Amino acid sequence: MTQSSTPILQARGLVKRYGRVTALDQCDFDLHAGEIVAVIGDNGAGKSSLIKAMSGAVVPDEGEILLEGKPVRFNTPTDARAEGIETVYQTLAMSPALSIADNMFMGRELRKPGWRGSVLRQLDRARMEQISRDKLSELGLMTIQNINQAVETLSGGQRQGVAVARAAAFGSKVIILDEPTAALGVKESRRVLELILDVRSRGIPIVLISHNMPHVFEVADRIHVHRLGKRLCVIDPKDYTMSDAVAFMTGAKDAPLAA
Ligand SMILES: Nc1ncnc2c1ncn2[C@@H]1O[C@H](COP(=O)(O)OP(=O)(O)OP(=O)(O)O)[C@@H](O)[C@H]1O
Repeated sequence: MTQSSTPILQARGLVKRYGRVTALDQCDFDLHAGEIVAVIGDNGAGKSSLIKAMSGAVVPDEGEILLEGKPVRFNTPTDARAEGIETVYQTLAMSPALSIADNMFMGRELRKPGWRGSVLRQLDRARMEQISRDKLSELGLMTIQNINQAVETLSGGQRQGVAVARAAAFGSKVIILDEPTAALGVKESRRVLELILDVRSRGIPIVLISHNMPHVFEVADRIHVHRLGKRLCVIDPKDYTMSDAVAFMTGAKDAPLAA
C-alpha cells in the first residue's frame, strides 16, 4: 500500500483539554485511501477524543484536520457528515422502536416532491425503504428480511450491521467505527468484521477503535498506537505481534522510532 499520496483524512497537532486533563496532546493521525487504520491505546489514552475531534463531536483547542489535503473545521457532527465522514459510536444512536428503514434515514429523510420545497412534504417511504433494502443487500445483510422491522427486534450484531450499513450508505469518504465488536458474541463479531472488510473493498477507508487485538490484527492495514494523548507510533500488523502492540501501548516496551 502506497503512503506517498495525500491522506484522505489527516490530523496535525490536535490538542484537546478538559479542564486540567489534556486528552489530546499534539496528536497526529493519517488515513489513506483504501485502508483500515486501527487506533489502539490504554483506557483514557485519548482515542475517543481523537475520533470525536475528527467527527465534529468535539472541537479541538489547537491543531488542524485536513480532508483530502484541505483544512476543514467541524463544529458539529453534521459538519463532518456533510463532508462524507460518518461515525458509528458504541451507542449506535438508533431509535429502537423505529424501523430499519427509518433508522437508516434518521435525520436525512427523503420527501416527495411538493410545493416550493415545503417542509410539510410527505415522506417518501417507498424510496427510503428501497434504498435501505439495496444498501443492506449490497453489504450482504439480507438476513434482515423485513425493512419495516423495528430495530429493537434485531440482535446486537444485526443492529451493528444496520449502523455500519447506514454509515457506508452515506459516508462517502471515511467511516469511523468505535468498538464495533465490543458487545458482540463470536459469530456476530465475525459478521461485523467481514462487513468492515466489505466496506473497505468498496473503496471507503475506515478508522477502527478497538481494544480487541485479534480483531485489530485481523482487519487493520496499519495500527496507530495512541499513548498519553498522542500518536506513539504506527505499526504494520505483519511486522509485530499482538504482545508487541500491547507492550508499546502500555509503555512496557519502547516503540519503534518512525511514526
Ligand atoms: N467530556 C469530558 N470531560 C472531562 N474529561 C474528559 C471528557 N472526555 C474525556 N475526558 C478525559 O480525557 C482523557 C481521554 O479520554 P478518552 O475518552 O479520549 O480516552 P480513550 O482512550 O477513548 O479511553 P477508553 O478506552 O477508556 O474509552 C481521559 O482522562 C478522560 O477522563
